[in-house]
Amino acid sequence: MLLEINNLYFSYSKEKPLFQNLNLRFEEGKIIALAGESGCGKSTLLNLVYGLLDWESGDIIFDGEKLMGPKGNLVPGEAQMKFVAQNFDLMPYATVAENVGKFISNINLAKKKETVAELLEVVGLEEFATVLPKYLSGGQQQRVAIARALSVLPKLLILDEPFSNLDFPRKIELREKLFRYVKQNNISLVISTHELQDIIPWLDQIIVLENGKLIQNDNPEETFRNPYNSYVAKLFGEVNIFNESEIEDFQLSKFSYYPKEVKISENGFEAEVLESRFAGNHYWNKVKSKNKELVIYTDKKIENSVTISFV
Ligand SMILES: Nc1ncnc2c1ncn2[C@@H]1O[C@H](COP(=O)(O)OP(=O)(O)OP(=O)(O)O)[C@@H](O)[C@H]1O
Repeated sequence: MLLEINNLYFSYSKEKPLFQNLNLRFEEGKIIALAGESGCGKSTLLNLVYGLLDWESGDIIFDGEKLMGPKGNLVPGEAQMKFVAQNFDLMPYATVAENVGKFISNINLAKKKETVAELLEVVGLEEFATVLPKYLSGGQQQRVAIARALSVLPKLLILDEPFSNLDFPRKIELREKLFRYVKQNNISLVISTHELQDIIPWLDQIIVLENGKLIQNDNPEETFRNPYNSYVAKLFGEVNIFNESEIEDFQLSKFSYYPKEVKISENGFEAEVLESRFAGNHYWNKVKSKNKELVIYTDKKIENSVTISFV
């Protein structure tokens, strides 16, 4: 086991503890998402693991060794781990390439140059090698910090919301290159996020926190198909949530249906079409059936009334 968190107790204030008896396991070589809405404790947990915050009780065991937190380290942070937080801590008077090469030994300069070039390619910043960080956008600076963290091939890489400052095409590009790189180099990766949709294909495990509590810890397919509650279901994007009487009305087998899981069919429930809008890959529709408004996606525009069923 790469990382074990046992009975962890942590609070910022006495009245309201954030983590009480938190238990978690991270296997080696996996890509793990730490998910949950803003304020649920993701950044705090990452800071605790990396050794930037002291906890009250419990153990954090990394690669078989009990961690001591800030009091155990002269230099902040654990060796063998790298953490890219939401502030990137770049050297302002050094170029992008120098920043990326900061932790790489100068003994073999040709090899260093090659590694820096490879890492700049992974994060899509080849053209910015000679630029100073102040001329980069927030998202670009964050990618420099990610490349620098990768350069030491840490056992565990921790990324706090790495895609939050990126536009969609950049996110898609970085996602694929980064995840491929960490898998190829057997780096374990923990990445915090408040939405899972765009990274699901690459994840081995999803850990969901709600108000500091661990509420689900499964593989992506299980989490998607059987979310523990509506909070988990919503992390995957737009979703229709049903209360108990609605579940009975529609004779449903679960409480949440994604828009793609509600289909237009020959037999089923009558539904009035309230809106039908072009949304790129599909039409986004709002329909009403048995007094319940539902969002469904269809290939074609729909109007008037339709018959729907749940799959
Ligand atoms: N330095 C601090 N002092 C007191 N309370 C804090 C501090 N940092 C965070 N908190 C509180 O702890 C809780 C967890 O915050 P945290 O930043 O870990 O959440 P998060 O899930 O990472 O959120 P986000 O996605 O917005 O970064 C929140 O209620 C927050 O207000």
